[in-house]
Amino acid sequence: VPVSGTAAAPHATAPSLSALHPVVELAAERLATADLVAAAKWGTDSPIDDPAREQQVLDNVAAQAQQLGADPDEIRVIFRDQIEANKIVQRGLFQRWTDHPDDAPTTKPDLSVVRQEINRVTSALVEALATTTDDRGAVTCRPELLLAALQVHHEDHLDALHTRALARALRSVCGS
Ligand SMILES: O=C(O)C(=O)C[C@]1(C(=O)O)C=C[C@@H](O)C=C1
Repeated sequence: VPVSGTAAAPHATAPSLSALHPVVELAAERLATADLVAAAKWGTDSPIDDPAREQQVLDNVAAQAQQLGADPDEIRVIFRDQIEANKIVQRGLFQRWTDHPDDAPTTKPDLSVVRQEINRVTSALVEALATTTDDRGAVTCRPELLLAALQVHHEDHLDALHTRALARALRSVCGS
């Protein structure tokens, strides 16, 4: 039996991926931006909660969903979860950096640049959600989602904080 994966072809011997793998991968990618957002806000007056920006994100995803023929309300609900999950990571990091100041970031990314990255991942995630509408409505959605989450957890080496946030982010993917 070959040892699974090499640097050149990491997925050569990996099992086939769930249809929902791209959704989970992009949700994890969006959560990875929370580290940058937290670093941008740490030590500034910018609060973790920014209701105006949240409204903008939700309105944008609803409009994009409409264009793609997906249900805007369903996409909105899923993105409320993405935002909550993002805040779980930001709060967790603020707590960590308060408790262990040596772990606090020493460089401060520009929040507006980080938000451009968030917009890019957000848009890709809406597309992935729109193309998996049938999978997300199927009775197999929950086991497929769990499988994909286990794969992404493994591939991305997620820590406890990001794993907890990912579970929060995926809450409504199969409906509520
Ligand atoms: O853009 C920010 O300031 C973020 O913290 C990111 C984000 C999001 O997930 O899109 C999360 C929390 C804020 O309330 C607004 C938006």
